[in-house]
Amino acid sequence: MSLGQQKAPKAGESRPTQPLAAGNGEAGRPEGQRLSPLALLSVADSRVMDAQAERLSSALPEELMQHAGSAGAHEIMRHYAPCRVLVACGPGNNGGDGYVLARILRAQGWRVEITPALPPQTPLARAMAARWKGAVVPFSPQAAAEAELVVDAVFGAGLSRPVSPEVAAFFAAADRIVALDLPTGVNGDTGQLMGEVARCERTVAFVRRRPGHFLLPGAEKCGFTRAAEIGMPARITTGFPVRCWRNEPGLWRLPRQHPLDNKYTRGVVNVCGGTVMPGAALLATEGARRSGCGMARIASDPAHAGVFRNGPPGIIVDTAPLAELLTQPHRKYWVCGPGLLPQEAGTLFPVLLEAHCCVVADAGTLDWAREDPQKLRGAAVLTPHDGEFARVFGPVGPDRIESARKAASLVGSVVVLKGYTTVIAAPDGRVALNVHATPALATAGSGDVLSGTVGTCLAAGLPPWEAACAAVWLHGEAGRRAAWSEGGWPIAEDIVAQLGNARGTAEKGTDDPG
Ligand SMILES: NC(=O)C1=CN([C@@H]2O[C@H](COP(=O)(O)OP(=O)(O)OC[C@H]3O[C@@H](n4cnc5c(N)ncnc54)[C@H](O)[C@@H]3O)[C@@H](O)[C@H]2O)[C@@H](O)CC1
Ligand SMILES: Nc1ncnc2c1ncn2[C@@H]1O[C@H](COP(=O)(O)OP(=O)(O)O)[C@@H](O)[C@H]1O
Ligand SMILES: [K+]
Repeated sequence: MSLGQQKAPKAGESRPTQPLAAGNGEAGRPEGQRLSPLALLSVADSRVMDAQAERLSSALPEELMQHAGSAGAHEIMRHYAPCRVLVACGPGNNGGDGYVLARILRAQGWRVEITPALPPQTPLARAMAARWKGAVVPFSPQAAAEAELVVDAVFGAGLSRPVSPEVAAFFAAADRIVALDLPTGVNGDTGQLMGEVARCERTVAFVRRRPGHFLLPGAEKCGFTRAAEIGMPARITTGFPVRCWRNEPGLWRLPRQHPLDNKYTRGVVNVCGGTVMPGAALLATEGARRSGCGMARIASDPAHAGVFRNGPPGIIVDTAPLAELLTQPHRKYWVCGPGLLPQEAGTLFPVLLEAHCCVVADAGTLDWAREDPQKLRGAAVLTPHDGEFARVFGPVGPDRIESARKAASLVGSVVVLKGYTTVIAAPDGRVALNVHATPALATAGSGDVLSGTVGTCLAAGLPPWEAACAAVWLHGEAGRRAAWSEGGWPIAEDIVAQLGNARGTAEKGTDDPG
């Protein structure tokens, strides 16, 4: 990029970032924006879209079902050699999709049978069932066991109660299953299992995927998931008020390097150093530096500063009293919590808030706010794992998204609920789900690295939700790279070492089309 193309930052101020986008710019301002490939549709979202489609044209719902069934059939033709297929159909429109799929596969010369788990009930499912001219076999585990491939078109978005033992036994007997919309029994919004659920090889979602495809335990039942376009009109999808996205680089954009950058324009991250676990603060500081801030500093009391001074040479250690430090420039962004005792956090954190700093609250600060979440009000980002979340807000419920959303709205901060699927919730209800990670991240100090990375993304000028999303993705990418280079077993320092590569990868964007 030439210098003329981008306004240079003034020394001492962060370069303004591109307007941030939840998938092509729709976060918080959905009007007129096309539906992001990263959008995740709740069951309620699909119902609204379906109702709008029906209002638009009475022929449209049937067209959508034709496309959905066709998408399922093509997914099977793409990934399986012709074989004996048994399509299990439920009473609703998920079943309707199944009848369409069966008809298309049969027309292609495949050997296809239908087995109705329940008779078709919706008008569309009835109409599609009436067009089926092939074999119908009784719904039994034996039929499932004899098929080479079973298609699960029993329940999708309309699942409203636990699946019966008969339905569970049917799928348990199947060898290979491809599901339409959702594996029967997986709740599309929460990923919770409603009854026994079999593991599918593939799941074809319609329009966009659902939160339940990414949340455990349902995520493990879905196999490979893909969203198929089914011709939902742009008049409906454009500006559709989605509130949940998959966390990938299209959701946010970190600033690129600029010829006029200096270390201050890149952002300065300050970390509170404690007295008993200095390693945690050092890891947070290193996480901040390696993820691309211009400078990272540790604030320590003079008696304990030695251990920080003996740390990596690029870290600056400050020993002045916090109140005095806060009068100096470049003291806006803070990570407060890694390695802090609750009482230490209790003396530092309120001072940072009083000075209107932008604070990432983790570890010791979360422990200090045990059973009193309002103590955290004013923090930009909270980064609890499930245990810390439970101590502050009460146990994480079966609806992980709802738990994080409520907590975020309660304290007015972005909540990063860490785990296999990290939920990043904004106080305004926006939620991103991150599965761009690896269980290899479950190693001591990994969370400290993340909090430092959040500090960098904030100091780079990203708003808190986008900063948290970006940091969680960078941390996940670094964890994957570290796992690869360490035989699957990295330690926190290995994650730190990969953050620069992760940031470079984020700049290139994701190759995951959704
Ligand atoms: N916009 C979209 O996403 C589109 C969705 N389509 C399909 O439509 C489906 C949704 O259709 P429906 O709303 O009819 O829902 P479903 O087909 O998932 O099933 C709902 C029916 O099953 C019954 N039911 C729910 N749980 C049960 C249980 N545990 N035991 C026994 N009966 C149970 C309900 O009472 C209702 O009769 C989607 O999953 C998808 O496959 C497609 O047809 C095309 C468009
Ligand atoms: N099973 C898992 N799959 C993916 N990521 C995980 C898994 N377990 C933990 N992580 C990630 O590892 C990090 C651990 O953070 P935390 O528990 O706070 O560690 P620490 O306190 O030791 O620094 C979080 O980012 C979390 O999302
Ligand atoms: K299904």
